Amino acid sequence: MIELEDVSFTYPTGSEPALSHLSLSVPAGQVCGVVGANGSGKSTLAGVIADMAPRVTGGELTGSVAVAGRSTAGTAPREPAPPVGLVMQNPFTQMSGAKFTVREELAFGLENLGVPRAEMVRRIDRVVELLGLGRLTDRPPFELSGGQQQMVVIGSILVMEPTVLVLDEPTSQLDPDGVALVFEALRALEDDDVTVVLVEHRVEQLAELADRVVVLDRGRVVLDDVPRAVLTHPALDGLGVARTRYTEAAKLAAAESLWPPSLPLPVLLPDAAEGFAEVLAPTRQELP
Ligand SMILES: Nc1ncnc2c1ncn2[C@@H]1O[C@H](COP(=O)(O)OP(=O)(O)OP(=O)(O)O)[C@@H](O)[C@H]1O
Repeated sequence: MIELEDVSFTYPTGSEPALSHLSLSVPAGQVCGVVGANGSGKSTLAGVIADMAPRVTGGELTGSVAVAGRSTAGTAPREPAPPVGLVMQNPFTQMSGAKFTVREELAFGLENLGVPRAEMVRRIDRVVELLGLGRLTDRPPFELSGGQQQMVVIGSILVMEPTVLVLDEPTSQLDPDGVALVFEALRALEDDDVTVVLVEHRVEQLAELADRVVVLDRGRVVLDDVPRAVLTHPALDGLGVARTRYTEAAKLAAAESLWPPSLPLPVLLPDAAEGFAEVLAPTRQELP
């Protein structure tokens, strides 16, 4: 579904490549998280997959990019853009500003494409149901919270029925309630066929959601595995990627020989609880 092979990309004003000999293959339906330090190339990777770089940004791309059935090599411009949706940080900038209700906002892109009315209604109803937007459909989009707006942006992209959805730090400008709403929406996509690439520094939520996590460093993929393997990897410390609270707690415990050596480090609460329960079991028996 997404096949990047030996991709290097340099911005028009860049002296160094933002992506360097990067290869990445994401099968259909997978949720692939992308993490890495500032400037490691996450947004650039999102832009290449979403056909923004170099088509919109300019710059030089080498290697081959195949996304959602369309492929390119080199810098040749392509028409039309592939069916890839891109969700960015700030929902405010992605809404049309021209519509009075959420339902109208969801219809905006479809109207522009001249999608027949019955088909439009079918797609909007499906996405409203999928994302649980029912309560919001008659509300004015700009009166919603940031998290609700981001859900509407995700919805307005999903009604276009993309095969690939790229999200570049979609929660970075949201409060905790907004973050929860967006992750709820993304969880709803797990049963959908859409392939998701999610640039996200919230590792705990990523660990719960993603099938796989890729770590970038200076434009290269340096780690690529299931979330638990990546987020407990010893090399993570030097790559500007946070660990979850549970991994941090278990690492501290392990340093004091208080984590069962037979258990891998945890990433989420259930695994952490299991490990600490094992450590505490003898103590419990000693209690009166
Ligand atoms: N429009 C641009 N023009 C020139 N250089 C750019 C441009 N955008 C990004 N870069 C450079 O490309 C490299 C990768 O940047 P990118 O934004 O992809 O990293 P990132 O991992 O998304 O960083 P952050 O977490 O800070 O958003 C950096 O060195 C950055 O300075």
